[in-house]
Amino acid sequence: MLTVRAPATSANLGSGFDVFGVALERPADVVRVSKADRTTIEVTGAGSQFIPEDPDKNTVGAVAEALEAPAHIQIDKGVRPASGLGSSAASAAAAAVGLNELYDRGYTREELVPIAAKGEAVVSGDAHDDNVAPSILGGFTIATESGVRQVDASIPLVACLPDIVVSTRDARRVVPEHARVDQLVETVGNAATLTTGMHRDDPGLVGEGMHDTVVTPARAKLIDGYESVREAALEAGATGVTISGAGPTVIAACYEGSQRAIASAMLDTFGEHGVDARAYQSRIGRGAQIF
Ligand SMILES: Nc1ncnc2c1ncn2[C@@H]1O[C@H](COP(=O)(O)OP(=O)(O)O)[C@@H](O)[C@H]1O
Ligand SMILES: N[C@@H](CCOP(=O)(O)O)C(=O)O
Repeated sequence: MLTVRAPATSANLGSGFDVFGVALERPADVVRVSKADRTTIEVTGAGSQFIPEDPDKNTVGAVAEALEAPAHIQIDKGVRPASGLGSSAASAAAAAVGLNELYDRGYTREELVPIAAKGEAVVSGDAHDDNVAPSILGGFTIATESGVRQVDASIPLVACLPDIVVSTRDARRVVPEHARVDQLVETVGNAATLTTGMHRDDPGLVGEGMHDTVVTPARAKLIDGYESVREAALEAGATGVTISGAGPTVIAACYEGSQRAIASAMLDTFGEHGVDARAYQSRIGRGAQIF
């Protein structure tokens, strides 16, 4: 048997829709894999009652099939499903890393990214890499058609998860089909600023580059209190605030030492809107680890 811990991730970061992602230090899924004649799945932990154990419907089933690595897979969920924190991707990433090792398949971490993304296709309809890439590789990742680039960065973050369910599938339906050229120009500028910030480990540039006027405003409507929570986090010292993945988690970048005040401001503001929430004070962290 082999145990893997794969972290939650935050995709998009505002200006990098379907491209950018970061690994968080916490929360994480813990997945145990042992060889078997056919794949069986057992799920416990956060939101496990909403997660299918049928290998055709769970992200890890598709990964086991792609690696031709049948196994008994126990998933202990630390990342709640439909959170915007790459819950389904964390399990897929852990399974890819674990089964590759268990069956000695010899794939590199980079090669495991598209394999883990096959799991994402099971739940969201298309195989996007922006959550599985950081969960496997750690740091900040840029996932494009030509592959994945990774930057080790260590920006402090606060991820505030409200007690609202937004499925990625539903949140993809509200994404605008068109953008104006001036919005394209602004997005390119912001994405480049954010990438420079990651290379320099500069929370100011990362926060500035998180601004987005195309996808985020459309999705904000699905999150009660989003605008007020965003403003409260900025007042408490965040350098940038946006929706994490498809939501409902709201993610803030900041300088070291201000996570606590920002977390508290975000929780209070969700509370004022009658929404319970929890906050993870985190940083950009490492990828999946085998124990
Ligand atoms: N191993 C898994 N972990 C979490 N969710 C899973 C898993 N396998 C399948 N799912 C399904 O994926 C959906 C959640 O995925 P999604 O909406 O993308 O949320 P998240 O962004 O948190 O991953 C739920 O319908 C859930 O039942
Ligand atoms: N790029 C995707 C990312 C979805 O992330 P999740 O954590 O909400 O699954 C999107 O924005 O739809």
